[in-house]
Amino acid sequence: MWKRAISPSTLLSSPKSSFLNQANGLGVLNLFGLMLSGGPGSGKGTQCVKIVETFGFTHFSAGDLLRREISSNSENGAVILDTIKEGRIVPSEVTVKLIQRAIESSENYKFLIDGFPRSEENRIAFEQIMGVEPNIVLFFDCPEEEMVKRVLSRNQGRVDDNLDTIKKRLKVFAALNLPVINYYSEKGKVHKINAVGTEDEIFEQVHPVFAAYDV
Ligand SMILES: Nc1ncnc2c1ncn2[C@@H]1O[C@H](COP(=O)(O)OP(=O)(O)OP(=O)(O)O)[C@@H](O)[C@H]1O
Ligand SMILES: O=c1ccn([C@@H]2O[C@H](COP(=O)(O)O)[C@@H](O)[C@H]2O)c(=O)[nH]1
Ligand SMILES: [Mg+2]
Repeated sequence: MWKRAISPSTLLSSPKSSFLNQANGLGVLNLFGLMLSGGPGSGKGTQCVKIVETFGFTHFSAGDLLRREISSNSENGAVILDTIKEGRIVPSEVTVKLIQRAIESSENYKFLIDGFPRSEENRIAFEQIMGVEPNIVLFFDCPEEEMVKRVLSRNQGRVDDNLDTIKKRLKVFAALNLPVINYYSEKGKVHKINAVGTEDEIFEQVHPVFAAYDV
């Protein structure tokens, strides 16, 4: 279970008090975390918009947090930019710190973590630093040629939306990300989504996963 210490004033005013851990009386809020995984262009971000609208989750895209670091000229910005251009994975401590900060500054108790963890090393670092693991993992299963087609027509000005980088990202995904899916599958946490179809058809598969949890 994800928990976060909160101040007594938040406790009193929080509409989320039904999620308080009454047992220790210390003001600990139970959080609900869901991770979305899938190759580049498999449609994670697109489905997150629908999940947020329908179920009131707060969405954190690890890629967006990293891109924000680049545009804010942070000390890690140049390294992050190079890494993204090359389709490689940013050091775990950098990404975990950004996710941690985002979660801790949010008032919500239910989160979508989109595009993370990318590797077993990411996963282990997250679980060690945060002391939690996801309640659910959604895996967007999409054929490579469909992912390439979508990324090349995304048109959002991303530095990694080019054929050369996509090829590298697909290799990294197969080598490093799939082991994470396997790890969570063995723990019974993975819901596999067939990511081919219209956005609404895909959401029809996603919807019942959330409806099954009382969050
Ligand atoms: N079901 C779909 N059918 C066709 N195109 C889609 C579908 N879902 C999303 N797209 C389009 O594909 C592109 C990639 O989608 P999206 O950005 O959601 O993928 P992603 O998994 O978040 O990718 P990345 O890991 O690169 O951030 C976008 O242009 C989006 O509009
Ligand atoms: O946890 C993460 C997430 C992302 N990256 C880097 O960013 C790009 C783009 O990520 P998207 O999720 O597709 O927006 C990705 O290829 C990595 O280079 C990362 O290192 N770690
Ligand atoms: Mg995305």
